[in-house]
Amino acid sequence: MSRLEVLAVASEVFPLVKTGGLADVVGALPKALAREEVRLRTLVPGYRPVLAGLEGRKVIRRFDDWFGGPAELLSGEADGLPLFVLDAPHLYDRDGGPYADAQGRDFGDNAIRFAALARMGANIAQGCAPRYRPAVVQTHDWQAGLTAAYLHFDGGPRPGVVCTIHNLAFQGQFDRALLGRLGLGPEAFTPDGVEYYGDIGFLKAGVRLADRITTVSPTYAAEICTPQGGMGMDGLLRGRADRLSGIVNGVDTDVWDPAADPLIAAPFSATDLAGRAADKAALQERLHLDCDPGAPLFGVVSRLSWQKGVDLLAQALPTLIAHGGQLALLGSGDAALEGELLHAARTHPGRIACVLGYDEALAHQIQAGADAILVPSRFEPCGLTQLCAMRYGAVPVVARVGGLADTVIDAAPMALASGAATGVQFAPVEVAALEIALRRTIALYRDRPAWSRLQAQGLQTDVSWARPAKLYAELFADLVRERGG
Ligand SMILES: Nc1ncnc2c1ncn2[C@@H]1O[C@H](COP(=O)(O)OP(=O)(O)O[C@H]2O[C@H](CO)[C@@H](O)[C@H](O)[C@H]2O)[C@@H](O)[C@H]1O
Repeated sequence: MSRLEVLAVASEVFPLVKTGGLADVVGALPKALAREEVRLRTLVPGYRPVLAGLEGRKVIRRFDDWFGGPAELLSGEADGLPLFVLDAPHLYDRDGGPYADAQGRDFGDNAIRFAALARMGANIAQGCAPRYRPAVVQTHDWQAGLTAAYLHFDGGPRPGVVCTIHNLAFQGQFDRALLGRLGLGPEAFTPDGVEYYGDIGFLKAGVRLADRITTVSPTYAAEICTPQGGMGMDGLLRGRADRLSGIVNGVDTDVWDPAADPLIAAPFSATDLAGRAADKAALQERLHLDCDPGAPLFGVVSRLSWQKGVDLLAQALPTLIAHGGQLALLGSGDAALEGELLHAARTHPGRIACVLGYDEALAHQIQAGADAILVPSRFEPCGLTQLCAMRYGAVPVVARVGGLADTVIDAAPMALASGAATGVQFAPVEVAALEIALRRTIALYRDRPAWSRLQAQGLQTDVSWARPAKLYAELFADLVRERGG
């Protein structure tokens, strides 16, 4: 089998720049796909941490004016990942995060910043990097969506294009007046092009013009074809349903390895969970929770947004407390919700701890020390924290939506008796159902044999990238065959 060359275009990549699960996936896929004879090289924007982490930096091309300023296309590596980097200081050399300033306000020129990235993706796909001709381009989320449009409207030979949706809630919708500045002609502004409800739709362009569309679980792939889950794009997605598929994410089992995790207090493994008690104690101590080994300790690691349903959890906290539970929450996002959670922590000292902010080490410590990980999302394309939970012997308690429905097997009596169950699911995604799930989980926790079975089954579940990587490799190979490659 000869190696298949794939160019990924993405706005985040772990470990250099991450605001959420997108970065984890973009960072883990190249390693996983290398085992499947697919060579994935990723184009990312030259944000400060990306340039600082780039090794073996080489300038491939220079541009005097790339969307309003000079730019360079660089190649190099970071943490073993082969990268292309678009170094355009006028677009990416800024304080703040990848999308917003230090105060959390979206940059006003995000349309230009990510059109510049997508245009470079298209140029590389067309051969602008010497001796590099990818057979497939994989674009991640709206930030890379226009790549498909540039390739389509340029005409001429092009690789196959796969548009991967990690979250349909973020669509990249911008004023039509920008069309010319994005380098697109009026012919592109049609329903079969980039037009989207009278604006320009970056993700829409990808969904309309890519050869294949993937998302990160089969259930989410089905949900986004419905008016309830389609966020305005369901009609288009239904029309392209034969091109759409869902591949469940994995987790990087080197980064998430409880037996060799330098960030946790005590290592443990699937066959010897003894260290978990020390991890629980260390977590309780670090977060000033009562040092009670018998209290069921729930953990949450999440962006705090409507999607994640943490507001429902805030309302269900009296139930959690009344049944003897504790909560360790790490998250950041919605300011009102942050305030509500801090208030709950002040009201229940020793029982509820909330850390606001982004903290990779604490995320690992919560996975290792919590008894259960809560994911009460209103929608969830895949979700990674429930997968990490299974790998770390924490029992996932999840809303029955999207990838959560696909990855956790509910502890219904038969599933528990047969040893198949790995966690607790609840539906509908409402406070009352969440409260029932909390009570069920605490009852299961107090039934030690049942709890051990849940933990053991989760620990045995393969949450690695091995299977998903095979599915991506098949999809890429299939696309190349279809295009006569
Ligand atoms: N405050 C914090 N501190 C430290 N770490 C934190 C953190 N908040 C979140 N994280 C970490 O960020 C990642 C979040 O990934 P998720 O998949 O759960 O959600 P996200 O909605 O960002 O991703 C979107 O893309 C991914 C990838 O496809 C889909 O799984 C998902 O459903 C979709 O919404 C996890 O690795 C988690 O540990």
